[in-house]
Amino acid sequence: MKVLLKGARVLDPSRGLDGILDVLIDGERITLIGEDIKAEDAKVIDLSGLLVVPGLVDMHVHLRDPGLEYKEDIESGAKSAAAGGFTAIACMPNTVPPVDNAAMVSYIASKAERVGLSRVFPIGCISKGREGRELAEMGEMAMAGAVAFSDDGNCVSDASLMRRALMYAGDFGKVVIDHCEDPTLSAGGVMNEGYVSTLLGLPGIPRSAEEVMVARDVILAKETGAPVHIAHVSTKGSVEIIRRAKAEGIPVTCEVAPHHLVLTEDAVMGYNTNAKVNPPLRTEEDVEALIEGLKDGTIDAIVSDHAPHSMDEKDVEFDKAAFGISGLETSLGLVLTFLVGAGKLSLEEVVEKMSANPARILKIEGGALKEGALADITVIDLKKKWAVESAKFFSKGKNTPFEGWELKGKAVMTMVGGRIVYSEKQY
Ligand SMILES: NC(=O)N[C@@H](CC(=O)O)C(=O)O
Repeated sequence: MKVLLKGARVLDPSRGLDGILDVLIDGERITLIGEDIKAEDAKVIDLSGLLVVPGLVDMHVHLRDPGLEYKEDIESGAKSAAAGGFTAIACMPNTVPPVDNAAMVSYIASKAERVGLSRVFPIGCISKGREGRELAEMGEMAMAGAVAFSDDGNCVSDASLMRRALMYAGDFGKVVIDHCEDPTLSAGGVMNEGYVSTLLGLPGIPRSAEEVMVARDVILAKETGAPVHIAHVSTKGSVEIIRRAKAEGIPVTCEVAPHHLVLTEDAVMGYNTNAKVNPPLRTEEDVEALIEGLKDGTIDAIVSDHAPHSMDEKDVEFDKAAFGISGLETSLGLVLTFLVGAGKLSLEEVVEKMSANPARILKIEGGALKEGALADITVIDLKKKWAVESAKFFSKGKNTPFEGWELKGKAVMTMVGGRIVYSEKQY
């Protein structure tokens, strides 16, 4: 089956490609990109006025399956990803039970394949049971298809365990993703420690809780030579540590979530539990440093940290509410509106950080539009104005602090291996 995408602006910053071009797809791969391609036997899809980019990759998503399917399952999560413009996502192992063995990695991969929407790449636990005591069977999980290792939701507090995790994972060619949070510093905290936490009388999480662990991980990556990826960076200090480490040639990469780029701790005012997230929303100074970090290449990737929860877990007192934001369906729109639209990042930078860079960090195929590449493609309408309506999310998680926000720019079609897995129009 051949498909010809006609007349879109085709942008692939990884190859310096940008122009009104046609893309010919045969089966699951791109066979030709060029001007005015003719293919009599192809189904033609007119995409004039739209933007075609390499399929977006979200390397930090919580799918809650197995065990917490009332929050999300692989099917609802993959639908949400496709609707958000993501052709591939990597899912965190903090399920019940946690994904700490090969059988569970296979379960996720095979269920996702059956669902057949966005590609789902499982991330395995660093430690057995995510308990931070004993290393999980990383080799077996890697063989079963785990693309990375993380105890996300928990930090690996034991430095010696983290050091061994880096060495083992490095031997298997996999990256360790660390949720940096020193539990002795964050204990009991429910939001950023600062003016607003004082005003609201809520226990705070200081920036040092994150930065101490970022510094430790950088030191361990330097010593072992094994790559470490810092999850959801939220503070100016973390950006500075990672910037210095990169300048020294230490193999560290990192990511940031849209909510840390467009919101501050002020969003918590009124005890808004939809703005309760880990790491917590910080201050304007941090937001500026994060954007600067994206601009100068310190921050490699933008991820949603999609953390769906049920309304029951949010509709409670602030200190009892679950941490997390349902982010897959707002991620791209927020970035296009508040970073590209506001002139803070270029479209090219965004596409790199939401496609080629995460694909490279996870060593998965993707992130490029070229002959022979997988036909994983995101079609974006940069002019489309829309309002966030959580009731319409494909995700079961309606927990968003962006309800009613007016955004400009949206994925209108998502194609995985040449198949349309989401489209706002019938073709
Ligand atoms: N990011 C969040 O606020 N929540 C995450 C886990 C975590 O990183 O705390 C979740 O799984 O809900």
